[in-house]
Amino acid sequence: MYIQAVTLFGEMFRSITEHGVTGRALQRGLWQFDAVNPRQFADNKLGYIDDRPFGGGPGMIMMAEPLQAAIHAAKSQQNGRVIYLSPQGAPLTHRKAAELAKLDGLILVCGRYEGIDERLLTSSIDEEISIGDFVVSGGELPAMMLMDAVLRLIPGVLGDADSAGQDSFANGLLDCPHYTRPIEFQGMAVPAVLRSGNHALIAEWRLEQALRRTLLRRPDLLAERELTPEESRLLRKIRQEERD
Ligand SMILES: CN1CCN(C(=O)c2nonc2N)CC1
Repeated sequence: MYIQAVTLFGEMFRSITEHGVTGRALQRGLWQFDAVNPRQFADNKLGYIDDRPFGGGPGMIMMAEPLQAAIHAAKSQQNGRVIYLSPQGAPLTHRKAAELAKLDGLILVCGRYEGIDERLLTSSIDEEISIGDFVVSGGELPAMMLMDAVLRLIPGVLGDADSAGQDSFANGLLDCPHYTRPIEFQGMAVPAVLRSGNHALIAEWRLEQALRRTLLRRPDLLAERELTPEESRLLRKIRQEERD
């Protein structure tokens, strides 16, 4: 996958291009990254890429022309989907990340200041995506969160091919609890079933714990999900236990 970020702060992306599973995957050629700075496309000597909002109001707005020129430069390198990170976008979900992971490329437009000229959204953006109902200083951190969520779904990026499949939301449920050594920590022991060696029992326990956690913390996810007969049986058991 080829990912380009249209950003004033390309250096920020070193946190995922030079570290962790995403950094190793880049080194292994599983994806490529370039930053495109709209300031190099400013049509003034001082490189202005923002201006005051028409109609007044606080802050500055990023001008359409330098951003459009930067997007065109990115599109000269690939035909990726152009995504603007914005609180006004559709929520980033596992389902959306899985959809994006199938594409050959992404062009992620990272706004700063109070936002970008609306006409750029109309002329050059394919899709707006939000990482949550809150506001951060710019689109770079949301872009990196989207990149990380997408890249971990690309075959080979995660060391253990099963890891992504066990992530929360991968199967529509929250993840089950996890334990490692020591067996006892501050008087709390690892559940005996996890040390039983009985893989069928362990799988059933993990599914029950994921269902219980989802029911208690995110019942909305269960409302959207078709349950298997085993999941229905376990959920009936959990609901009965919660009532007792
Ligand atoms: C102009 N800039 C404002 C701040 N911003 C976000 O808060 C954001 N992006 O994606 N999800 C979000 N929430 C990005 C765009």
